Amino acid sequence: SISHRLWPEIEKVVHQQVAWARLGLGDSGTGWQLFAEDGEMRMYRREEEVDGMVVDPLKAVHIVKGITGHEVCHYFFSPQYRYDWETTLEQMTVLETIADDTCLFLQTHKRIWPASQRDVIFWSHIRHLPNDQDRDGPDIWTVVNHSTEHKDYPANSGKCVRIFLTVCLLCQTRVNPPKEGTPITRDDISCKITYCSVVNPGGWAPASVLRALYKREYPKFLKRFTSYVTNQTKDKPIMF
Ligand SMILES: O=S(=O)(CCO)c1ccc(-c2ccc(C3CCCC3)c([C@@H]3C[C@@H]3c3ccccn3)c2)cc1
Repeated sequence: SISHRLWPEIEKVVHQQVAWARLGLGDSGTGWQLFAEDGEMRMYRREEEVDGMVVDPLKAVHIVKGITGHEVCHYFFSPQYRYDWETTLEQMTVLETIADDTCLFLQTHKRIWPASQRDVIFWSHIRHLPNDQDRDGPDIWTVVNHSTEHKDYPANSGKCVRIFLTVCLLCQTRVNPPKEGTPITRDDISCKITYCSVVNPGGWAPASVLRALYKREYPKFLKRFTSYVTNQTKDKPIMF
């Protein structure tokens, strides 16, 4: 709700992330390198380090048939499904339900050898940006996750290294209009998904280890998540 202390930051970060996600990858001069490809999914990263730590920005684009952007964002945002698709998750706590479209999460991720275990606190906000201005503009659904602090959970106070992240899942639904007068079915829809993330691993971890970890985990994560949404929605009415 707009009275919450985080609201100004949420507004700023959501608009910044939507603009960033909608930017193409530019020409090769922008340093984006394709590091994973699987069917319609393409994953790019830029090699960046801050204080000797790998903070490679990641941008993935995926086109999935038969689901909508609203459905993809619904299953990504809603806490009750997360253990079903987030395989590296060890513990998830909803610290605060700020509004029906905004939650505060504490997550601990499974320890991935040789890195030490990580935890993260982030606000998560789901937003529909309709294109009612110009009809042929994109109709966008998005979820933005952005790390924040919480007085009851100071960083690095337990066994976990606190990480920092900003994630934007941006979805645009495409409808191939069926024959005049026939209802739209899942065969007539597809969703273009752009997933952007910047993860600061907190404590130091070897660049080679982190890059190998990201190369393995991110493609698995996006394929598993989108397959999960396809399975969850296949026998349900379409959520536009
Ligand atoms: O999109 S989300 O908001 C979905 C909500 O869960 C999200 C995605 C990823 C992470 C994440 C947190 C920690 C770590 C590492 C860093 C050093 C040691 C553990 C990783 C590594 C990259 C690997 C990874 C990549 C993708 C998915 C899961 N694991 C990822 C957190 C949140």
